[in-house]
Amino acid sequence: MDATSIIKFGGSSFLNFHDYSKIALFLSECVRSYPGSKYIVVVSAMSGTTGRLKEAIDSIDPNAPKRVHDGTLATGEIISAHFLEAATSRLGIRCCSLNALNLGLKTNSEFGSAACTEFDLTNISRKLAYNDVIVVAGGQGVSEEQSITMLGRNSSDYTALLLASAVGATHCTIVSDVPGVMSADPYLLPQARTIKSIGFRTMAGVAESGAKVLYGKAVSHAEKFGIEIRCGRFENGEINIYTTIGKESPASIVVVSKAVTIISTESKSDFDNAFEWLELKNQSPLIIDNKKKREIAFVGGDRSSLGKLELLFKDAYSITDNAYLVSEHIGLSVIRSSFASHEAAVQHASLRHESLYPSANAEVPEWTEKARSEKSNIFI
Ligand SMILES: Nc1ncnc2c1ncn2[C@@H]1O[C@H](COP(=O)(O)OP(=O)(O)O)[C@@H](O)[C@H]1O
Ligand SMILES: N[C@@H](CC(=O)OP(=O)(O)O)C(=O)O
Repeated sequence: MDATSIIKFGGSSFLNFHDYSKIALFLSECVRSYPGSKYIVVVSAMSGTTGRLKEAIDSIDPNAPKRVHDGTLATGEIISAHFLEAATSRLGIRCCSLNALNLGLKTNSEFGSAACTEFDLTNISRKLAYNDVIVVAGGQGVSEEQSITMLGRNSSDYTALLLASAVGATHCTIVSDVPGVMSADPYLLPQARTIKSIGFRTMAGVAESGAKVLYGKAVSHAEKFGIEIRCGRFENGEINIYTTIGKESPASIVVVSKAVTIISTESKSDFDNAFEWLELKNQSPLIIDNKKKREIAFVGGDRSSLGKLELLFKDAYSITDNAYLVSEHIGLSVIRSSFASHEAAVQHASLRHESLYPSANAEVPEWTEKARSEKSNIFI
């Protein structure tokens, strides 16, 4: 396959329908400026949509099968991909969109966090021969039984990296609403600074701690295939790159994660069992440094996969839901602390950040609350 650019636009890029037209204009300019260039553009659902879809299905049946959940959530990205296809085609660019059903991304049946088993490029290669832009609905695949599966929440980055390795791309561009990977979430700590370059390992750790800016498995996949990740923001009709993820280079980042489940256990063997169980379930267990107890944190995954664990080892564990976790990454080393309230976690994170990046006399930019699309209510 010819050299093809892979670009992923997160849900934060789509707050209004007009945003599809802006990105389509950018793509049309790329195609016209570089004749013969091809673009695979992965999109997420409009910001806020996936959460609304989840609320909707939960309100219809809180015990709906995971297969039904995945089929419901995937529609957010499917619609988004069609919107961008429409906006791009309208500008006279040869464009089509693909989703779980025709993309060729085959997965196992672990709904909610499915693993890719094979990427069949037959259809995408055929479409690339006739189109200059292919828009792909992120975060989804299809199981052997032809059911739609989701790779995980916020996993569109992973789709982009899976595509990048499948087509042999050397780099992959991830577009979000922040100036790259920063020393902390700027919406929580406005004094956060952009990190210009960071290594795969450090970044994978930061993402696994719950920093939403990138999906952990996407970073590990990039490392495995040596694909450089370029993190940028769409500004004034073009993508400005702020952070490059590749070779290891020292960086310090403070991560605050909410909705964390903490599993506490007394014995080493119970601890090892729980750890193994979570890994087997394709989740990312995190060890908390606590001299008194052995604790594992579980961030942003599918809480229901813990149900069986609770049944199996119910006497061995105490489980706390909705905790907060602060992870301080200094290069490859990480220190984690858990908190009961958001305020306490942010205060701790702020102190840790200050010790890493003293902000005296530094100008602190303003970060208002993160925007969600008002249009996400059209879906339900
Ligand atoms: N270290 C960090 N650097 C930058 N952004 C971060 C960091 N930690 C968390 N974030 C959050 O990640 C968000 C980007 O991820 P997300 O909301 O999923 O955007 P997208 O929809 O573009 O994928 C930022 O808006 C910011 O709130
Ligand atoms: N919108 C989906 C998938 C996704 O990847 O979102 P984003 O790229 O906006 O983080 C979710 O919330 O799970």
